[in-house]
Amino acid sequence: MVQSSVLGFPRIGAFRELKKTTEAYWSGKVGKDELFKVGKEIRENNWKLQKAAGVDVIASNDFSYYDQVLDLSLLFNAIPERYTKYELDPIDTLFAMGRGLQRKATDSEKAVDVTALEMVKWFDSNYHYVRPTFSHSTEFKLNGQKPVDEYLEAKKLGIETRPVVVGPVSYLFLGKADKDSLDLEPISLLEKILPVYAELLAKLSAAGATSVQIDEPILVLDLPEKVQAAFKTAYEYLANAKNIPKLVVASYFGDVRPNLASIKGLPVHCFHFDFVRAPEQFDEVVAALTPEQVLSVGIIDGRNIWKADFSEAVAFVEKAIAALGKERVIVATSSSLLHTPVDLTNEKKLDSEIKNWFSFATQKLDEVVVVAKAVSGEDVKEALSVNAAAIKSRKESAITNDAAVQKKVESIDEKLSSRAAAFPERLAAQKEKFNLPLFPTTTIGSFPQTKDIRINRNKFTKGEITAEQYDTFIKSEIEKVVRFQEEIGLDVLVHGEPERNDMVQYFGEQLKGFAFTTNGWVQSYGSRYVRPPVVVGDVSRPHAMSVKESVYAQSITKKAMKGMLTGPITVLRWSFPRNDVSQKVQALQLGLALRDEVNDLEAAGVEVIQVDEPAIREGLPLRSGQERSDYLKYAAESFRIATSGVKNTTQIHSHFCYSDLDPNHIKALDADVVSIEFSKKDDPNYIQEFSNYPNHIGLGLFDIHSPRIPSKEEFIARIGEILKVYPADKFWVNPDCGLKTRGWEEVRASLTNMVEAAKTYREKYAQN
Ligand code: MET
Ligand SMILES: [Zn+2]
Repeated sequence: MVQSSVLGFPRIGAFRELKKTTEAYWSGKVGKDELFKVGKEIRENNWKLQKAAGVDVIASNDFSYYDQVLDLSLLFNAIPERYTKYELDPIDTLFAMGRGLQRKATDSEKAVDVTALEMVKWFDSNYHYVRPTFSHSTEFKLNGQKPVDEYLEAKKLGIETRPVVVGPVSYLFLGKADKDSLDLEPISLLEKILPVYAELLAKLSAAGATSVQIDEPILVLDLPEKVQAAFKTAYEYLANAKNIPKLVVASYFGDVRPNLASIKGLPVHCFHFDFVRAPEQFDEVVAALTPEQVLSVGIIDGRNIWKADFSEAVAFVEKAIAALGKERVIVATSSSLLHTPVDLTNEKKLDSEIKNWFSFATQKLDEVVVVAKAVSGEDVKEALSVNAAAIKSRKESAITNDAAVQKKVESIDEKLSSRAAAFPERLAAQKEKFNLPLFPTTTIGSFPQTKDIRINRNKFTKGEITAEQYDTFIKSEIEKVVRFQEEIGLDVLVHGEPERNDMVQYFGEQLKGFAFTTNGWVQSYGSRYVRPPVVVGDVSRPHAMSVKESVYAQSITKKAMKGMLTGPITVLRWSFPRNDVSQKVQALQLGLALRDEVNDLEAAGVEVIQVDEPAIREGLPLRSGQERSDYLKYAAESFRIATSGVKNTTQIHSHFCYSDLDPNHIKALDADVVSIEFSKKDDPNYIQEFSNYPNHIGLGLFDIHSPRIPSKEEFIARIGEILKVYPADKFWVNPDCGLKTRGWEEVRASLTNMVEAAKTYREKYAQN
């Protein structure tokens, strides 16, 4: 019998139970007992669910109250001194590292004030992990035994599990040196950390675990030589350690071939690779296995919500069996199912035709099991034929196929993606038209999404107020925002985006080709979950999406008003994309749909238009090479398709955030003005890189994630710093990102100081 295996299951609960309890714990409404009780319930439910589905290899230690990488930092005692000094309970230390902690002193507790560790994207997913942060004083040791406890917890239920931990090479490589130890190279800590891994593995073995899944996802990245060499050191050490379980080294989200030489022949029992993402690596990885090694074939997609095509999956696994024999093959999910929503059966509003194409984490359990049974020769005819019908229905559906859109994509040519004139000529035309001062001030789009706004939106969705009433409300919000901006003297205004629930969902809901879930939550970080829309078919724009609000906003002011749209790559990246059509084609379709919107805005008199692309960096393929350059090309092309149909006098803006942006990646977008998140970037070399950027840039001047209000003097100092390397005549003044999560008080104070600082520089430069 070929075994089935699941690399990890979502830990948020089917109805976001973990979020509710964790946030209640943070606000002091429930205690640790309640938090731990809910955590335990979720873990037990997940194991029982998998057991009932017939999964053979079930993961434990895939649960986390915040982040699995952060759990390891706590477990291995990689805790910077600024957190240990408060002597908090382990769970509170964990949360303090994950999200910072500010607490006044009470009779029983000391005051605490500590910021969070850095949080970064987990490979190319929208999950964020907390970066391990090491210093010369880091002393690894086992600090608790979470993986052992959770293994035993499952065992008590009669469920045998395979504990999972991030492996030593990935754990170190994904970390960084702390401020006080900048010369420290994390990978140099390998020898120090290996004994602690060995100790943990021995404990797991003593508890009864026969095998352990060690994740080494960095195998899909471009790795420095030192890091490549670390695999041999690490796994030979662990294999020689006493009393350790069998090791299953797992990698996912890409192709491991460029690093294959570093893992070939390692003394481990099994390798897991992702054949959904990179089926082309099959022959080479099979050839690299030793005669005893087992291959875990990741064939059920852990990153998307589409039903697997059983006939294809079965054929693929059979190929592996033909090469290795049944005993050496495991059928598995491509990665942990953490990146998929929990259970499709909770979707009550989804169109039944579309619902029949989807598979969430719970459904994927059955998929792994069916494929394993099919290749073992068990009778699963019924399941295979039901699946074949669903796959066929999707392929042939009128929802997925729109001949007119497909034809439009085919006829895209150079002309459709270039502006009428080059930037210098446009700049001259726009100067004359808008007559903006030096250091023009603007914001990124959203203003505070107040409780009042959410209440009214809810009432409207529920039908408690009419469309007309809601419209009047939105107009009054827009007017408030416009008057405010005029009052404090901003130059290019925005309407504030009060009508938008979310910058992707709002457009997705109006475009043809999208579907929405009501409960399809996926963890993004900590207690923040997102509910990505799904691209189900060819995308087009049946009607204008943002024109009404922007036109109204422009009609009540003489100043320039920015129309505000979300760009093709961002809509695509923050949705579940189709897997039957390339992402390039989906991006181009979105570009075409947005082009209609941009042109309509211009025709209606909105002559500054911003198309946001904050996700452009995260979409970048993990490795350099052809795939990356292709991506950058179509990302730019789809943006230009959206924005190049306008007159030279119309000013196109774009915006980027949440990333270390490389200016070279955005040149080809040819936007007239871009604004980027920048307030935490201190490296003068990095600023310098932007001064070579040909068009105009607003380098974000304050952090919108923090309630802190920078003073006018701070703004002046920061602008002065940047002006040392960045030319004044290209300099726009703006915050890092939209202001929707902030309160009005802070927004008023921060923006006022920002505008005053810009005026100071204007006067200074006028005198010169
Ligand atoms: C994550 S980027 C956000 C851009 C959007 N226009 C806003 O201001 O909220
Ligand atoms: Zn932003």
